Amino acid sequence: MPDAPTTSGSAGQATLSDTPLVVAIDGPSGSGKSSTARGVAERLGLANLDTGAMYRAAAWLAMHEGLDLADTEGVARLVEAADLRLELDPAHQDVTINGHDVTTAIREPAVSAAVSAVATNLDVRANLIARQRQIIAEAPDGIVAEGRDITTVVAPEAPVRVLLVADPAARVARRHAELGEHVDAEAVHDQVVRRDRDDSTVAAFHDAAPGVTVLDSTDLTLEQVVDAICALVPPAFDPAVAR
Ligand SMILES: Nc1ncnc2c1ncn2[C@@H]1O[C@H](COP(=O)(O)OP(=O)(O)OP(=O)(O)O)[C@@H](O)[C@H]1O
Ligand SMILES: Nc1ccn([C@H]2C[C@H](O)[C@@H](COP(=O)(O)O)O2)c(=O)n1
Repeated sequence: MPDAPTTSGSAGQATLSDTPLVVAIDGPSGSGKSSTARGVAERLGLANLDTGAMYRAAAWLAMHEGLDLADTEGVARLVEAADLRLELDPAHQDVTINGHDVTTAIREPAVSAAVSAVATNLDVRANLIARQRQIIAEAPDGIVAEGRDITTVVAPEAPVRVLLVADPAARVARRHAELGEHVDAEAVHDQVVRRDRDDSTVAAFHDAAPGVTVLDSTDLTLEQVVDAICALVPPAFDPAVAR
């Protein structure tokens, strides 16, 4: 975790921070975190960490190895030993685990349906949170990290912290449009509403922690959401402003 930003320069003059910018985005399923984080990272030239992809890769590996996901100790041991690699370029978000390229496989419905069982495993969470903190601390040019507990647990000191929300009906409709109208409503409901219910037992992403900006994307375009988050960046981190 980078230290709090420090600035130097004569009084009254904004100068650049000595520490890289961290933008933390949390929110429920379908609120637009991944799309928004990618857009902000591209706009500001930052790396992009999709922490949900880490939980998905962990779930994929446990299923691939034939583990019972209810075997919390066995799953945690597997994840702790796993070689998990993520590309942080917002345009290339490839994910490999133990040498398997799982970039596409982790988006399959079977993984979406099972991932909460792994994300609610507290030993798995402890391991992945430590990895996430290390990735953020080592991002030389700053990073946008999104998930469910980035603003509260992984990077509570981030200079920009946003809870991205949207009406449940909008979130379900977005997910349905993404998956295709051939997917039945029950499966979409499971991916959004049931998953949020399970995931919220271990991460608080329905209410904003103190200091976290709530942004409702229900009636905003993706570009408007990206604009709103970029506007929260303190001048000391914005090369165009800090001179
Ligand atoms: N502001 C927006 N307006 C309309 N559609 C949006 C907006 N933001 C995102 N979307 C669309 O909604 C869908 C869900 O977005 P996205 O995957 O970014 O959400 P998410 O919060 O990361 O979800 P999850 O946590 O389940 O992965 C995508 O199809 C995306 O293109
Ligand atoms: N920081 C995080 C990120 C994700 N999760 C859980 C929530 C989901 O069930 C799963 C996959 O996330 P998605 O790709 O849908 O955003 O991982 C979490 O608990 N904490």
